[in-house]
Amino acid sequence: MHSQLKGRGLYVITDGPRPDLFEVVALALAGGARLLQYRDKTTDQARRLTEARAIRALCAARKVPLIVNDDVPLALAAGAAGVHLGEDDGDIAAARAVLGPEAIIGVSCYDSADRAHQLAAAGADYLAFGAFFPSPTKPHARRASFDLLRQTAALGLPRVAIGGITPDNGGSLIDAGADYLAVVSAVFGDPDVRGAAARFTQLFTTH
Ligand SMILES: Cc1ncc(COP(=O)(O)OP(=O)(O)O)c(N)n1
Ligand SMILES: Cc1ncsc1CCOP(=O)(O)O
Ligand SMILES: [Mg+2]
Repeated sequence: MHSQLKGRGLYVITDGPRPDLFEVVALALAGGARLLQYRDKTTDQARRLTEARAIRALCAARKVPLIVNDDVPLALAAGAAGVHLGEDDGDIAAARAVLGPEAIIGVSCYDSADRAHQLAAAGADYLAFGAFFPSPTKPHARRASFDLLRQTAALGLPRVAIGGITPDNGGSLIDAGADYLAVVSAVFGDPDVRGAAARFTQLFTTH
């Protein structure tokens, strides 16, 4: 188990370019987020690097690992703790060769226990499953069943649930075995970002 992934908690994922990005990231961290992913699907590399570096500093002040979505060179250049890789984002060995043995490499397993087994054997540091509920951010995301969390417990890696998670439905995923709840819209789409993050954080004390 990666030393920075031994806990449980809220994993917030940014929602693309926005003028108040740094403010909302700071509020999500103040609300107790335990992992933060910089996810920006644009191609403006200069802005992406500037933002990822600034967010890394915000995360460092709270001792929260920064994960960069999709982009291994950006993770390296920004000094991030790691990278998140989906099925189109390259393989774990290539990312590990660039980022080193201490990097957190998280992977999407979607709705597949087989993929989880394969990627655990290939050296993933966490396994993400979902979408568990209809996702406003990714409406066409594949759907996963709660059973998948129960089936993958024996792999011994942190399991992340994603997709349409809210403070109302998140507890059921924790009960099914999720270590982290990965959330975009229910935190960054809420007018009270800090309060929303705090409600998710509270779930981990009651479940
Ligand atoms: C924690 C977490 N889980 C899943 C994803 C989705 O990754 P991917 O399938 O590569 O899709 P994009 O996010 O790149 O659109 C994620 N980013 N984070
Ligand atoms: C990146 C991603 N992959 C599956 S669902 C999703 C988006 C999750 O966003 P939201 O929390 O708004 O449903
Ligand atoms: Mg991806």
